[in-house]
Order: sequence, then structure tokens, then C-alpha cells
Amino acid sequence: MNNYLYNISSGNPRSLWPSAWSSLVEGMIRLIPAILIIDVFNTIYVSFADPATPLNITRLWISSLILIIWLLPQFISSVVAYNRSFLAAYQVSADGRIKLAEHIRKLSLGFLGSRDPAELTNMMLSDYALVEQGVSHHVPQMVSSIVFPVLAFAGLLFVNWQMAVAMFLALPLAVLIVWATDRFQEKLSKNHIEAKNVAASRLQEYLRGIREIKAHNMGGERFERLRRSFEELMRHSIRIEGLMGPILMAAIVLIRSGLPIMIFFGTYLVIDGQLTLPVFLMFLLVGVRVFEPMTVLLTSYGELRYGAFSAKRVMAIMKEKPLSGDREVPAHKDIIFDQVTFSYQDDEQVLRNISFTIPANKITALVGPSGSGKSTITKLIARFWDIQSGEIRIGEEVLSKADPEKLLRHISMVFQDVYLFKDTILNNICVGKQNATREEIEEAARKAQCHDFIMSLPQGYDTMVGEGGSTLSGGEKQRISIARALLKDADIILLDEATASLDPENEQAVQAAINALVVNKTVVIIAHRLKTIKEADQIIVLDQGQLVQQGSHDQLVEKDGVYARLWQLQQEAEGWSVQ
Ligand SMILES: Nc1ncnc2c1ncn2[C@@H]1O[C@H](COP(=O)(O)OP(=O)(O)OP(=O)(O)O)[C@@H](O)[C@H]1O
Repeated sequence: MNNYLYNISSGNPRSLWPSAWSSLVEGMIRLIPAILIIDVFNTIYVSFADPATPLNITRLWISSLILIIWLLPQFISSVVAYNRSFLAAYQVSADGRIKLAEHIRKLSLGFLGSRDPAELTNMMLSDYALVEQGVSHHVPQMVSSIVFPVLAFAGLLFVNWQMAVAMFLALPLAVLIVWATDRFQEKLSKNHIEAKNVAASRLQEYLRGIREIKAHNMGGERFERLRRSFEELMRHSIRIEGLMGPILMAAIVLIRSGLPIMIFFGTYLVIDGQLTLPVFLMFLLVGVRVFEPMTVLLTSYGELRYGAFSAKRVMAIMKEKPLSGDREVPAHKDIIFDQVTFSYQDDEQVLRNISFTIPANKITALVGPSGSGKSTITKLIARFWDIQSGEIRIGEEVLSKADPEKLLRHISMVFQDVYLFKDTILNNICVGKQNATREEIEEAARKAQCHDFIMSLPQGYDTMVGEGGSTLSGGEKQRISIARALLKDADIILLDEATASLDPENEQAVQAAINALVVNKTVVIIAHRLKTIKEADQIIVLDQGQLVQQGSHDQLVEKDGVYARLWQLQQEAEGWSVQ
């Protein structure tokens, strides 16, 4: 149970206290009518059993007056309990979602790459919705449902212990059933949650890939995958309800069996003279009221368990260790790869014992066949992953000890596939520097050759961009990302195939933007077309994760090696055309 509360409160069970306390007070206030009804019953019975005793009308008036006055504290305590539980629920889930998003940002891309984005989305939305439900409904319901049975049992023990025991005789068995099926429910919940994730993932894939699905006429096959995932989800939903339902019902029936057990024992005790009729009737009256909160308790517990299993998945991610390190890296220093070996997966080495220096404030180009490890080098400089052996240093500072956030302040990255947020162009450029002024943003956009095209848009800088930048051309997105980098003004610039897929006009504009960006910076540029990096200060040629050549363009074309061959091939390809 402790575990459930720990998980459901995102590791902070104390946040549940205010709502639990107010539910407890509310539950106690709700006891008052039950006590009064017993008293009213007694008052009537006394005069009914002995006609010589007059009916105590004053007592009945007082009881009804107390019941009317009781409505006010009952109303106040319900409102307070309701507000506190909802406040706690939204606070716990909002805090949890923010913490999770913050934590995910700090995890290595290696970890995130191994997780399905749809699963993380689902975690943020559905899992936390269950947490909300647990905190707002199930925890307070359980607390207030526990008050009446516990106090009733304690009180009734003094009246007649045999009857009190009879009332709760089947309770241990009901609790045992619920406890014994805990593992079983965990398994069913886990499968159900997994099926939900798969369905969400398939749906996301289907909607995101709708262009490819139409272009390649894959509707049937992709839709089939989606349909199968929904059917699987339906099967798991039926299984969890179909199997857990009867178990829960059995526990509820056992609790309710307290009533016939009481009647059975009570009749025997009355006949035996050990129980008076009014006390017997009082037990039946209380019994009927006691079983209701107990069934609510059981149902809420089942729901809480399901929510807690969802929350457990969130907690597992929260326990993943983020990249460690607190050192600041120095600006404008050489980047040194010293006998670096790296693999994404355990077995396959992508970089093998590789050593080279990227001189500060110079342009270094990375060249080599597809899959030789060029992009990997840029990602390692940004510490998206940590290496397995060797050392990467910036100046004297070892990268694995650097604070990842501080390190990224030194780096601007321009990728081939630029991602723009569904926001205004202005805010998309601002990503480079959150507190930039309008003048700074426009200045960066001018240098990045995108001011004119932005101004030609209907709302200029305030034009909304579709998710992922779907409403802009490749070249336009590219220039906006360069404007971001210009605004950030970091001392290390990583350019990954920035002009590869552009038409000549766009390429020229982007090239001019890049020229503005790289002045006085440490630049690492990846380019397949060698003519774009002819002027680089240093060219590093990679093949299968190893450094095979290093030098300037002129030095490398002179030598008989990979670079000279690639250069030759590209020169010949310039003359090709489709016949
Ligand atoms: N996230 C990843 N997980 C697992 N393997 C990866 C990952 N990213 C890249 N790889 C593998 O690492 C190797 C090097 O990839 P990398 O992207 O660094 O090559 P590249 O030289 O930049 O290739 P290209 O010119 O085609 O972009 C490839 O075999 C690739 O399949």
C-alpha cells in the first residue's frame, strides 16, 4: 500500500496528507446521522416496548434539530475535502508531468532512443490522468470509507462483542482474496497498459505517416496493423474487467454476507437471552450502513492499484540516472578526441580507437562514406551519448565530467532535417536565445538570409509554422535554424549536411547564411559534396569508424587515398544527367 501511495503521488506521499485529513474529518462528520438514528430508534422503541413510558418528543425534536444543523458542517467539510483532493490531484499531476519532462530532457539520447515516443506521450497524458483520478477520487474515498466501519466496529464491540465479530466475520476472507490477487492484477494491468501503448504508437505512426501511406498506397497494410492493435487492446480490456470483476464481486459478496451472518447469530443470541431485541435491531441498522463504505473501499482500492501500476512506470523513468557532470567547459578551445571507441548498441563499434584534434576557431570538415561515423562524432561533441573508452576533451576539460546543460550553451547545431515547433517564426528563432530582443532576432534573420521571405509571409514574424515546419520549404527551414544558431552565438558550430537537399538558389542563400554563422567559431561540418568544404582548414576522412586521412583539400587530392577517389568520383558525377 505504501508503494502505491508512493507511486501515485510521484514519490511524494506527503502531498496526499491535506486531502486525506479533510476526507477523514468529512467521514467523521458523516457518522453523526448514524448515531442519531440509533438514538431516535431507541427513543421510539422504549415507549413502544413499554406503553407506560411516554414517547420522549423533546428528544426527537432535538435529534431532528441537530440533523438540520449538521447539514452545514457536512456541506463545509465536503466542499473542503472535495477542493483539497482536486487541488492535490492537479498539483501532483502537473508537478509530476513537469518533473518527468525535465528529467527526460536530462537523460541520454541513448536511453530515449530505446523508448517509443508514443509510450512517453502516453505516460505524460494517460498515466498522469490515472494519477489524477487516484488522488482526486480513490485516496479520499478510501479514507472516508474507512472511518465508519472502524469506529462502528470499535463501538459495537462494547455493546455486544459476538455480534460485532459476526458483522465483520467474512471481512478477513475478502481482504485475503484482494491481497492474494495483487500479483495477478499487476500482470493484467501491465499487459493492458502495454496494449494501450502499442495502440497509441500505431495510431501515431498511422497519422504521422499518412503522406507515405497515401504515396505508396499502403493503406490496407498499415491500417491492418492499427486495427490489430485496437483489437488487442479490446482483448486486454475485456480480460482485465472479465477476470478482476468477478474477484472483486466475490470480495464484495463476502463483505455483504455479514448481514445474514448477523441475523443468524443474532437470532440465536436473542433466543438464548444474551441479546435484547433493540440491540439486535440496532446491529442490523448499523450493519446495512457499514457494508456500503466497505464495498466502496474495495472498488477504490482496485482502481488505485491500477493507477499505481501506471505510476510505477513513470517512477521507473524518474529513477533513470541522467548524464552526470557539473564542470563548465572553456570557450574557444580545441576539441580533442583521444583514442575514442563508441558503440550505440553493445556489440557494434561505430568509432574505433579514433584520435584527432578539432582546432579552435577553425573549420574542420568530416568526410567519408555513409555510415562511417560522421554524425556520431558531432553527437558525441554535444554529449548526446557518453563514450565507452578513450576521452573527449574541450581544452583541458573532459567531456564526461561536463555539465550537459552548460556544455550545450557552447554549441549550436544545424541539422539537415530541421525541426520547427508549432509556434510563430519569431518564437522558433528565439529558441536560440530565449530573452532576445526583436532587433536581435531580425538581425539574425537578416544574416541568415531569411528576413525577406519572412516579411513576405502574411503575418511576417508572427506567422504560425505547422508542426515540424510542415508549412515551409526545406531551404526556408534551414535558414531559420541558422538564424537560431546565429542568435545563440555559441563558440562551437556543428553543421550536419546543411545544404545537401537544397535546390541551387536555396543552396546559395543557405551557404551565405552559413558563411555569416561560422566567423570566428570552432566549426565541424559534415558534407557529402566535397566542393562545399574545399576551403576548410582541416578535412578528416573517416571509413568504418576509423580515421583514414587528415589534411587540407590540396594535400589530400595530391595523395592516392579515399579522399582523392571520392573527389574524382564527384568531379565525374558533375557531368552526369538523366538520359
Ligand atoms: N541512434 C543510433 N542507434 C544505433 N545505431 C546508430 C544510431 N545512429 C547511427 N547509428 C549507426 O552508426 C553508424 C554510423 O552512423 P552515422 O550516422 O554516424 O554515419 P554517417 O557517416 O554520419 O552516415 P551518413 O553520411 O549516411 O549520415 C551507422 O552504422 C548507423 O547505422
